[in-house]
Amino acid sequence: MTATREEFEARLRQIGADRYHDKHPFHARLHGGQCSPDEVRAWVVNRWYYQSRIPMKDAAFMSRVTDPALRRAWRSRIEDHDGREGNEGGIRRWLRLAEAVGLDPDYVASGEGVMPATRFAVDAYVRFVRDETLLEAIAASLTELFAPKIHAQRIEGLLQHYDFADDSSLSYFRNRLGEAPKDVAFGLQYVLDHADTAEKQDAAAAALTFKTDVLWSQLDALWSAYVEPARIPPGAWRPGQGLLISAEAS
Ligand SMILES: O=C(O)c1cc(C(=O)O)c2c(n1)C(=O)C(=O)c1cc(C(=O)O)[nH]c1-2
Repeated sequence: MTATREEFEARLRQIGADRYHDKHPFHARLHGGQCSPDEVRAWVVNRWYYQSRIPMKDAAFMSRVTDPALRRAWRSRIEDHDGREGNEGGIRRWLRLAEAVGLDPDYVASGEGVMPATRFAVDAYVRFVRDETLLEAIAASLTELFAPKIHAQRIEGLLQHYDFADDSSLSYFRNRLGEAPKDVAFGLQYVLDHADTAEKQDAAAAALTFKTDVLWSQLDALWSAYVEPARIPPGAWRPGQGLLISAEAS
């Protein structure tokens, strides 16, 4: 049976309450100040891959949209990450964080040290958005409903516990606090308007669940590779690699 709009929205929000990666133990460790400098670096190196692929998945999405109004509503997402006149963009801001934790931004941007599991998870999201229905692609982006809370927790936790944290190094997260709500308000409206049968509601809920898996599995991989007992996969970043000269000397 088709759920009402309110019931369906509650179902989507429950998926976040049950499965969003704010509950992952790696985030508790990061925000609580228990991560070693190398664990933070491993997170920055790997999460880079997610950041770098987000505008590519949004471009993949837009390439399928025939409605100019929908493309216009979507295109600011790409600019939020890639930048525009007067806005350096999220990718640059992420590399500022990389530098603040002692990593060479060129090394991070090369993607060389990214773990295979990170790549598999993120590439699966890009492929999903390219291949599934527009409704499912938009529903998958709705994890951003839950992101402002974790970004606020992260700003607070990192500022409290780590010397590298300041307004400049954390500007990525502070900017997302302003950017994500407008994106997700549009996305939620779209999904509530278009999931007008039980089948479409199930498909949208499954897409959001899939996306929570994409996020969770990246942190599982990070924990198993870098938190003691560390098990770093072949080819992935190792402590000591890709450092700024100044960090090597210290
Ligand atoms: O730090 C986080 O926990 C987090 C989560 C998510 C998310 O829920 O997918 C995004 C972001 N950050 C983010 O910064 C971002 O730009 C973003 C875009 C998207 C998306 O699916 O289009 N998710 C997220």
